Amino acid sequence: MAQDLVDGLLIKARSHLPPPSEPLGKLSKRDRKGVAVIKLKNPPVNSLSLEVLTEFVISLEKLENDKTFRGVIVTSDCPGIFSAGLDLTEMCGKSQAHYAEFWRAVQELWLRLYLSNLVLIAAINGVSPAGGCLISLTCDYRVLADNPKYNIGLNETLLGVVAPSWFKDTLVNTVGHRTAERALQLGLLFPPAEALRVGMVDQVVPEDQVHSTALSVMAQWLAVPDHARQLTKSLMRKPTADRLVKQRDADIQYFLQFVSRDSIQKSLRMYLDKLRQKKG
Ligand SMILES: CCCC/C=C/CC(=O)SCCNC(=O)CCNC(=O)[C@H](O)C(C)(C)COP(=O)(O)OP(=O)(O)OC[C@H]1O[C@@H](n2cnc3c(N)ncnc32)[C@H](O)[C@@H]1OP(=O)(O)O
Repeated sequence: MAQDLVDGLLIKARSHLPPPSEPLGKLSKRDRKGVAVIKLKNPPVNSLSLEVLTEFVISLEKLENDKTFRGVIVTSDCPGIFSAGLDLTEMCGKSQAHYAEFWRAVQELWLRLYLSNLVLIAAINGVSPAGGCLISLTCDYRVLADNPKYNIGLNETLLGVVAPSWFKDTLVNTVGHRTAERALQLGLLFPPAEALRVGMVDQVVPEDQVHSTALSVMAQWLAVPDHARQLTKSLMRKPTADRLVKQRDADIQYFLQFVSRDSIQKSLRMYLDKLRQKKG
């Protein structure tokens, strides 16, 4: 039976056994062995708080160290929302020490995901702005549910903030320079067909097939010998990751200065207020 690696916390990682209702397609039991599922679970919108970021890193570390796992499907437990991105309340009205701790956790998660030896497949079953999009971009393959509400992209400029250079690098490495430049400047959130067209996701499938498709894709990636695939992944990604590793502290200092500016605090507060007022 499924084994909880993180018990009762915000993120559930478990050895994968799909529920009987899901079609297994061509997957044999052996294909499914060694595949974990990390389900983001921080209702209502799966915002990436310091706690979620920390739990995510711990879950990944456990999976990396447990040699029975070779692949992870990253998905959401919140209906219609993959992740609302970084928790804006962590970046508003807090102390410098808090900002520093938060940003280090964001960096740590990105580095862990981006350089993971595991095969990471994003099963994107909801809207995915900013940090939510970033998480999916760190994966090796993205499957997005075909729902016009499920926009995906790095929309930071629309909040009046700037996506850090390593967010930008991750996007450039996925969609190319020109598409990334336009998407970043305009803060574009792409609906599924557009996201597929520009290469932000690899596949768009009916909502009820996201998980089974992710499993089929996983089987294909796991058919490649680990050592060759892992070294190739490192070849492709390490230069990008190294740019952050070499200047992590400077990147934190830059974030502290940036986020502490009155103008940025004002922009973030206004954006949060807008979100809150939407309901009223
Ligand atoms: C300073 C440099 C840093 C640069 C890097 C930034 C990267 C980021 O990730 S910034 C975050 C960007 N995220 C967004 O722009 C998404 C904002 N959220 C939404 O667009 C919507 O909430 C949604 C489409 C994800 C979901 O819409 P839905 O109608 O279902 O829910 P809401 O009523 O809007 O939200 C419910 C609840 O959650 C609060 N909330 C939403 N997103 C965030 C967030 N990212 N951080 C913190 N809180 C968030 C929202 O205010 C509502 O709160 P209340 O229930 O208290 O009103």
